[in-house]
Amino acid sequence: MTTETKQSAFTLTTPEHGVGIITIDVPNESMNVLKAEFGDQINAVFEEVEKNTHVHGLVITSGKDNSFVAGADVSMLDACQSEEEVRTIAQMGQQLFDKIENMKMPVVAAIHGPALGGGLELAMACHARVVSDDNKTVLGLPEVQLGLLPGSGGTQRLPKLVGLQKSLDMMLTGKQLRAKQAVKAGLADEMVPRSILLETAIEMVETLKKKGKVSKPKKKSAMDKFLEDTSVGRNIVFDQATKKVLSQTKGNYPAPLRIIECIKTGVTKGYQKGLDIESKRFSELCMTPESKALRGLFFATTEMKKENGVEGVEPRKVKKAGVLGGGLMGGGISFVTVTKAGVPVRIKDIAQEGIRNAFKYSYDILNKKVKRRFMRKSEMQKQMAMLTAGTDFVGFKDADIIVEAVFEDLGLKQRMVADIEANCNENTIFASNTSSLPIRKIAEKAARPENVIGLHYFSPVDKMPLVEVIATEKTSDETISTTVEFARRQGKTPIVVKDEAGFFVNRILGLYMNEAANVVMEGEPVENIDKALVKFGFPVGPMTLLDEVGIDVGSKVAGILYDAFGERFALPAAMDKLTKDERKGKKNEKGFYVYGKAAQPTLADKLTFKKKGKQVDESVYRVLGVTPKSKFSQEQIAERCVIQLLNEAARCLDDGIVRNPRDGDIGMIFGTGYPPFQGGPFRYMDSMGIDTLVAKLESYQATYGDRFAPCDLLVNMAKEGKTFY
Ligand SMILES: C[C@H](O)CC(=O)SCCNC(=O)CCNC(=O)[C@H](O)C(C)(C)COP(=O)(O)OP(=O)(O)OC[C@H]1O[C@@H](n2cnc3c(N)ncnc32)[C@H](O)[C@@H]1OP(=O)(O)O
Repeated sequence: MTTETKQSAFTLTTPEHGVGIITIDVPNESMNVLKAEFGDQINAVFEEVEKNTHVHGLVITSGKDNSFVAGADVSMLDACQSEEEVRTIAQMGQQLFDKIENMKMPVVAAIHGPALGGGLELAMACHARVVSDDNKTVLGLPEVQLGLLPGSGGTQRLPKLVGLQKSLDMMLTGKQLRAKQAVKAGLADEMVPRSILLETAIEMVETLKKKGKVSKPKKKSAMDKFLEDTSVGRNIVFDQATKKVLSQTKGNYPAPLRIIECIKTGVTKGYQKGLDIESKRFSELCMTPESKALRGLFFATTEMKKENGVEGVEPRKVKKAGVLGGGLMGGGISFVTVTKAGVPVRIKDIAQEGIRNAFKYSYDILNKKVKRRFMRKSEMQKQMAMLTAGTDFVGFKDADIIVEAVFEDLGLKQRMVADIEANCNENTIFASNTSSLPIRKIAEKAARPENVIGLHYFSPVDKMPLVEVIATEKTSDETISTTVEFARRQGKTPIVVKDEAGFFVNRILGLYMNEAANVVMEGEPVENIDKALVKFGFPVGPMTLLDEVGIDVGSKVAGILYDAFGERFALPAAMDKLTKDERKGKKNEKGFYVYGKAAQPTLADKLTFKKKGKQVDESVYRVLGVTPKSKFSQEQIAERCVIQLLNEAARCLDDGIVRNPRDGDIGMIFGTGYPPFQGGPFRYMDSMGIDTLVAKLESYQATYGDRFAPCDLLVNMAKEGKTFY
């Protein structure tokens, strides 16, 4: 006889075959998450199991369709007021998972959907794991992305299952493994179709009962044996990991070093000492401003997934898209439309070469995946078949949205609008990927301006998560919500911004880059400026970024911003000399840095194992007419450039360019790599104190002039003691 005991989030079923099934289904949550209040419930379930002499094994599974367990409830952690409170929660998890591991009967986790953070820690405490082969199934410890570490035994159990090196990689990056990768790594024992997940888990319990194990331990290479099973080897691994963390984080993120410390303690001093330090460091990290900011990012992005740009307006379903222009941007937009959104794309370019480029963009990325065995060849062929192209408008009639990625020329773009109106249907949306032209100008001659919108991607399109959606006064609400939904299906995070020069991201980035140029003009060496801003937390410095984007493109955008907003956007006059010198940056191997042959290591470098780092092209100083001489500290350089960015971000909010501080923070982090540990420019201004910021701006204004004058919003906020959040 099957009996059932329900304890809110946990249901115990005890079928006749004697393998009890604990189903987790947290009420009122769309995904399973672990909460402190479940402690008593789960203990009661285990007591029930122990009392039931009929039960000789257990399967833990989820009652949700879309998740195993997505981890500890981040909101619960966020609400904690003290380290003690957090530590109690972590220790509760540690004790519960120890209890599972120490059960006399075999316990198997049957995993379908994400098993992340505390969810994977729970699964790792079981004696075996079976995973569904579904795309939704992912396993990982992403706590580092929240500025935390796995706090309920994860730092101790993962290395035992997947080895020291792999576990460090997973915990330090937050990387998630798909089902197949999890089996390969030794994190899961078997992968099966979802339809037989539970059945397989029950069989595993029986196998464990008979044989004590379900899969053979992974074989290690001789090198891995040395690196993982000897203390000398392990020290090398820990030293390398520490060096890598320090060079990547520049000391801005406290969690990764704590993760290494916890693993090392477990390995050298034993499991219990490892758990002690794990719960201690977890609780300390939870109270840091870095973790608070990163948790803020999690809440913001989760919230944004539900918004579609205009409240209450349903988006139309996009079934087919068109892309105009097969260049780098057009190729990238086609790629994400086909591979992420699953929407077929018709590309139009005036030349066969453009078409070839667009196909090559998708082919190269997909082919790499096939070569690395992340994708089957048949899947690649299926996705490539969704891309078709031509030099005319054949196949455009039934497209729901057209994204234009042609040359930045107003006349040309206006002609494109007319062509689309003539060759598509009356509902087809015309989305322009311009980075600088006002959308209202592009829509000026449109017969159906309600269908015209801006959809600004960032390069490289397949990697950068942000898009700016730019509505004009005439754009219809349905066009906005359909475009937002389309971008989200492409895997992007869209923010809706106002139609002004530079929109949001490029406008504030422009002012920041201008200031970096001003610092160069005072003779500060190029590499010092880049190093200062990388230390501040940006992925690359402004001079490197300018070389990447193209100095010519940067100057063009600077001109547009100057025309729109006046003097504070004036670029130092000498920058013109770079354009006259045909210095365009990386694309023509002539910029602030050395590229091409000259950047390659010489034979002498190779013979002496000398690494050739990035080198400044010294001739740039001669062109600019300056003598390089370091006179500022890293902090001074970073503050001077960033303070301009902050002031302009506040001005954009005041002008309604972004709808709220949250969108502004997400825009800068996802669009430019603005340091995530600060939570974005608006959160950073709050943590600095608006009055402090205003005082700093006034002091810069006194030294460098009115481009630093604090904007009205900041001045008023400082007076009223207000914050953005
Ligand atoms: C002690 C431990 O070591 C500490 C921890 O476990 S810390 C937590 C570690 N876990 C994580 O970081 C995972 C966070 N979650 C995610 O990355 C993503 O939500 C996901 C990959 C699981 C799913 O993504 P996706 O399918 O796009 O769904 P998404 O919209 O993000 O989430 C669905 C719902 O689950 C909620 N959710 C998911 N994980 C959550 C978590 N760990 N805490 C609280 N809520 C969570 C979301 O808030 C959202 O709620 P809503 O429907 O009420 O808005």
